[in-house]
Amino acid sequence: MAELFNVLTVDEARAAIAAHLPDKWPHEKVPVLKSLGRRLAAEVRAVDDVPGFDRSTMDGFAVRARDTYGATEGMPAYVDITGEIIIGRRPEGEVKSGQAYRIPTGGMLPAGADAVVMVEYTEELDSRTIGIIKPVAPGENMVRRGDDIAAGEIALPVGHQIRAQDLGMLSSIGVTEVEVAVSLKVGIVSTGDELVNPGENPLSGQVRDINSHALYGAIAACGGAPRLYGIVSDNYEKLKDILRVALKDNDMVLFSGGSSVGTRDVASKVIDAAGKPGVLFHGIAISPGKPALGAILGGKPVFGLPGHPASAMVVFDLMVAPLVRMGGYPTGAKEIAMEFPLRAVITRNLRSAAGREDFVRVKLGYSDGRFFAEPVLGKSGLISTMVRADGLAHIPAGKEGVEAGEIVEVKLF
Ligand SMILES: Nc1nc2c(c(=O)[nH]1)N[C@H]1C(S)=C(S)[C@@H](COP(=O)(O)OP(=O)(O)OC[C@H]3O[C@@H](n4cnc5c(N)ncnc54)[C@H](O)[C@@H]3O)O[C@H]1N2
Ligand code: MOO
Repeated sequence: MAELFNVLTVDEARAAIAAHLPDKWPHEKVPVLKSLGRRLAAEVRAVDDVPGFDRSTMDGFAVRARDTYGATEGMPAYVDITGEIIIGRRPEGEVKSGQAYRIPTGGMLPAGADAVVMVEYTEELDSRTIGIIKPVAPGENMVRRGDDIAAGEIALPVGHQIRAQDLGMLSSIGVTEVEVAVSLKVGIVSTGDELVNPGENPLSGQVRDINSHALYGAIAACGGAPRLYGIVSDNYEKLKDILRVALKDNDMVLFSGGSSVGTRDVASKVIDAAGKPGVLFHGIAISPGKPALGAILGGKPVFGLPGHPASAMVVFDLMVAPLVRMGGYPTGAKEIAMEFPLRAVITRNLRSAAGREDFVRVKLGYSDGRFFAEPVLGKSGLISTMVRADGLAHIPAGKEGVEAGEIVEVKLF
């Protein structure tokens, strides 16, 4: 039997591709309201302090904290009301010892004051004097200038995916446009003489093309721009032509099918002959998805995904999704930990070959404060196994399986 060559671990396969990725993917400037979900192509720094002044967080009285020390209900600290802060305006004058300014939530602290006493902890003797019945420490019930973010600080780092709260931060520092990565264009080619389009009725021996649409959805779900190149028969010249067109139009190309070792599996030969450095690996020590191949042609990643639909989607998840979503593979400890964020109890014994990582399709349940991962049985040729599953449980290469009751890490779909 022909052997797959150069079988790598997932990490090695990622490193092989990563070594050739561009430093910077295409990027563009967009108004902030169009940036939700996009990745920053450049860091954003604050140019001013936010807030730009010491600001009260409560309705009450701006005071010198020291004047309130020792105040109790039985023995209040008495201070004179010598001013009133109007919200949105710069205060006049100064709070001196024994004095207080009336201040609303959000008002600017007057000079001299270093804390705010909440109105609830004061008693008004007359319109000019209050008794404070609880002491405050300096800085209490207020935020200081630059507490939210100080001038020169990084507000959002490069590569960050913009969320709702980030739009708020950008507003606070006066940023109305940001530089974001352009959605990566990904071409999809399904290979196989047995495939027909979803709208057609398959004859005996034929099947409808599942992977084109499943991969289209997977790319779009990662923020990419998918483009279908249809079904191409297992023919060297035809595959070569479509690869040339798809490479020209896109930042990345996915082939599905024809990645294994059968006599008609010409995809790897076509890809390897199409440019330098060509195929970087053919075979990953995983299940499902072992026959996957990865290449770089003219600086662009090209992947040959296995034809079995669940295998194609698992390899997509491991090798392609991080590129489309974040332009590269997880590197920081937090990013890596977040790839398989959920810990769940596996409900069955599963066997796995030593030296191979398994990604088991699982359905999640929840009871008694714990998640349970129920393996979805069925071969990787069955798309229904992916539909029934909520995610992939990881069995690391060092283990020869897991026993029911063990904790597994799960990547959610
Ligand atoms: N003797 C061996 N045979 C196989 C091996 C092996 O190691 N030795 N590996 C198996 C594994 S694992 C997988 S996965 C598949 C990978 O096959 P290919 O990537 O070469 O893909 P095909 O042979 O073209 O197709 C496999 C299977 O999937 C169906 N298919 C293909 N494309 C689509 C599509 N777009 N939509 C729906 N179904 C598709 C195809 O009809 C085949 O049934 O190889 C194993 N064989
Ligand atoms: O590993 Mo294949 O990729 O089982 O179906």
